[in-house]
Amino acid sequence: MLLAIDAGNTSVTVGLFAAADGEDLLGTWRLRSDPRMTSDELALILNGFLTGAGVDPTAVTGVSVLSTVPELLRSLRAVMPRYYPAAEHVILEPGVKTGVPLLVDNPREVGTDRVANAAGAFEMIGRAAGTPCIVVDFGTSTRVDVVSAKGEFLGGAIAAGVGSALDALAERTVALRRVELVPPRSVVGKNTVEALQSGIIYGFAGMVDALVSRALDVVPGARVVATGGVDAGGPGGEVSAVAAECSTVTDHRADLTLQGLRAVHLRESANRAQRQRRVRDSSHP
Ligand SMILES: Nc1ncnc2c1ncn2[C@@H]1O[C@H](COP(=O)(O)OP(=O)(O)O)[C@@H](O)[C@H]1O
Ligand SMILES: CC(C)(COP(=O)(O)O)[C@@H](O)C(=O)NCCC(=O)O
Ligand SMILES: [K+]
Repeated sequence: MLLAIDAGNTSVTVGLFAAADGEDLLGTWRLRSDPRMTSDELALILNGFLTGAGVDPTAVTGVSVLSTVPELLRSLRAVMPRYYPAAEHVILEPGVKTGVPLLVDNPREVGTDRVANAAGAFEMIGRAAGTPCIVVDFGTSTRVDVVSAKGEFLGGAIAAGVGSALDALAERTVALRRVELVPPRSVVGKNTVEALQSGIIYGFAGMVDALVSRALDVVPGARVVATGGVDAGGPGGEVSAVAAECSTVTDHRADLTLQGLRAVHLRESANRAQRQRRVRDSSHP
């Protein structure tokens, strides 16, 4: 079994795959992202998820991790040898041969969640379809990233996140507060809550459609895959209220980042096996 961990700025999403070479997810969980969390606290929660699902943590044979929060990455790095000593560990960080060429000015600055999304989009959709992909990820920020038909990361756009925009409005105004992200009765809201729902949901959907249609000029015929955008629960196939209003989105894959982590693990463990064979062959000519 492969444990995939995506530690973002708002949540840590965890997925348990039956095997590294298949897309079957046995379970997904989310926890609040807190940079102060220690490795022991993280391990306690992770093992709680596993045992709650009837899985013995020693059955985990692989762990694949990314974090866009350095403190959490440090803690997760410590979790792996101590709590999953028998598993093969892969951390998605600069220098790892992910199989995703990063065709940008400075590959080291690209968020590893964006790299995992690119790997996930290529493995789940682009490779079989033979098309480029545009990934729309609704997280703390909203990202619109472009993957070529060959699986290369071409770059993208980073805009405000839905929650970040709501928080900013609630913080900077007296009358506005956070609202539930459900579509209002009409785009013409009849009260404060509906007016905010309209502005956020249709406004963000419009922004995403505008970014995607410009990106489609660069990669015509691309599939447009939406992911993220849930406040609670696991990435179990829900479609965010905003993604549902985007007319350019062709596919919804709640598990895109986790599938990308799985693909990177598969690739990296093959790379390691090959390196070991080379070392063996050269020491026994
Ligand atoms: N219905 C929704 N549609 C789009 N985005 C949403 C919705 N609900 C929540 N979000 C966004 O998703 C963010 C949480 O996503 P998450 O995957 O936890 O972020 P991260 O990967 O950055 O940790 C929230 O802060 C908010 O911006
Ligand atoms: C843009 C991000 C903060 C998005 O992370 P998230 O919204 O999922 O928390 C993350 O991808 C990141 O830290 N990127 C580094 C800058 C870059 O990708 O160019
Ligand atoms: K920052």
